Parts: sequence; structure tokens; C-alpha cells
Amino acid sequence: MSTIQEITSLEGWDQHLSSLPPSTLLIISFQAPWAAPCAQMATVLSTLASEYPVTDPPSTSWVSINAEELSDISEAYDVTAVPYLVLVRGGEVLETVSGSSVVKVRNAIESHAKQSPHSASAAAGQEAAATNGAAATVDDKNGETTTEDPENQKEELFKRLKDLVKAAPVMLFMKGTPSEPKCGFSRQLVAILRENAVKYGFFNILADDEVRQGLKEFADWPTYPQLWVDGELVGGLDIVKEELANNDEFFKPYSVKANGDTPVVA
Ligand SMILES: N[C@@H](CCC(=O)N[C@@H](CS)C(=O)NCC(=O)O)C(=O)O
Repeated sequence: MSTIQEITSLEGWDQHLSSLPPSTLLIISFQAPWAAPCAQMATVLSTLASEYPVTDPPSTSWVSINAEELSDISEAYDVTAVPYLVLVRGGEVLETVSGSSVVKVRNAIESHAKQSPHSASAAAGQEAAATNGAAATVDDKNGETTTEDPENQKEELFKRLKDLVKAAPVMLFMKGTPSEPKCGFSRQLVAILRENAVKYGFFNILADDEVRQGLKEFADWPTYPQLWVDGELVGGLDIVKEELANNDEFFKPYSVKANGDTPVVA
């Protein structure tokens, strides 16, 4: 029965990569400890991992990485939101799944775990993924056929955004990452969420221009940061400050400090 190994340092990561034969399917789960969907995903992945037998050489290898603490690794794999799953074999990124859809995660792992390794890329080594990750990213579309028709493309993008804004009960669309915000407004909003001990997911819009431009139209809101709660736009930094000024318990239902009596959904 396979288990998930927590990677806690760059050295540990390098060691893990160099120990893997090119035929092993590497399942990397990027997570953030404060994001509730990541905790659910960890449970789902442990269950899935336990279904795969330990073989020699290993057919699968399961690792979990704190996306913020090991930002070099998450950046190398273009992680823009958590939870985020990356499937790698022989240095090639086979598929990525953004968000917490159990069905997508299970399907992705099952389909690649059964496939035979790509012989051409097997010699490339796991490190190659660091530079090639972006090209192979399927993101949340999970194999959906893309189309050249701009109207259909917009429809597909909006479908994706509809899921994305609900990827966590509290979702922050920001410039940069919480550990490295690339704009003062985003930095301030991260600070507010942290002060209020809010469990949240984030998406770095600088890493995906389609989302950056599309979400402005989808949300009818021209700037970032954008804070979404339960799939509804709250607003940018100014609005969040106003909401908190009017109601200092605004974030209470989403706080890690919320006790069992507090409804998770207000
Ligand atoms: N007053 C706004 C400030 C946010 C803002 O002005 N953001 C700008 C600069 S970081 C922005 O996102 N512009 C659009 C873009 O960069 O795509 C708020 O309350 O959130």
C-alpha cells in the first residue's frame, strides 16, 4: 500500500527525484496548510495512494509539497492555486489538475498510472519538468476539447472560472502568491486574511493572463485583488476593508478559529 511522503526541503526534493526510476509515475500534491480544500484533498489522495501496491521498482510515488514554503518548486511547476496536482513521469509533466475535484484527480491518476512510460522522454530525468512544466499544463480543463471559435473559447473560459471562484469557500485572486505578493493591494489583502485567520485558496493571476483578463469580465470587476466568498465576489481591497469596518466578524465563519458551533457557510 503506497503512502504519501511529505517533502519539506529542496534537498529532500532533489533526493526524491534522483531516487526515482524514469518509469515511476510521480504524483505531486501542492497544498497549503490553511486551505480547507487541501485538507480534503490530502484525505482523498491518501485513500487513492493506499489503493496502489508498493512494487519494485515503484510504479507510483506520492508526495505532498507545501506550495508556499517550497515556492521554488511550486513556481517551477507553475502552481497558481492550491490544491494543485501534477503528474510527472520520466521528467515529463503528463497532466495537472487544479482545484479539489475528486473525480478529476482520480481519473487523472488512474489513466496515467495504467499508461506505459513515454520512452522518448524517459532519459530526460525529473529535473526537466521544472522547465517544461508550463507547456504540458492542462489545468482544470482535464482533456476537454478546445476550439478556435472565440465565443466557444469564452464560454469554456467562463465555465472554468465558475469552478475556479468556488475552488475554496474563500478564494483570493491576487498578483503573486501570499508569500510573495507582487502588488501592494494584494499584499494588504493577504495580511487582512492572515490577521483574521481565514482559511483561503489563492490564484496567482500573473501566471495566467487568460484568467487575469477573463475574470475581470466574468466578475464585472476591473482590478486585483479580488476576494470571492462561496462563489460570490465580495470585491477588492477597499470593499473588504469596508465590510470589516461594518462587521468585524465578517470572516468568522471562515476562520481557522471557528469552533464547532459556527456554521461553515454563513
Ligand atoms: N482600489 C483597488 C486597488 C486595486 C488595483 O487598483 N489594482 C490594479 C493594480 S494592482 C489592477 O489590478 N489593475 C488591473 C490589472 O493589473 O490587470 C482595490 O480596492 O482593490
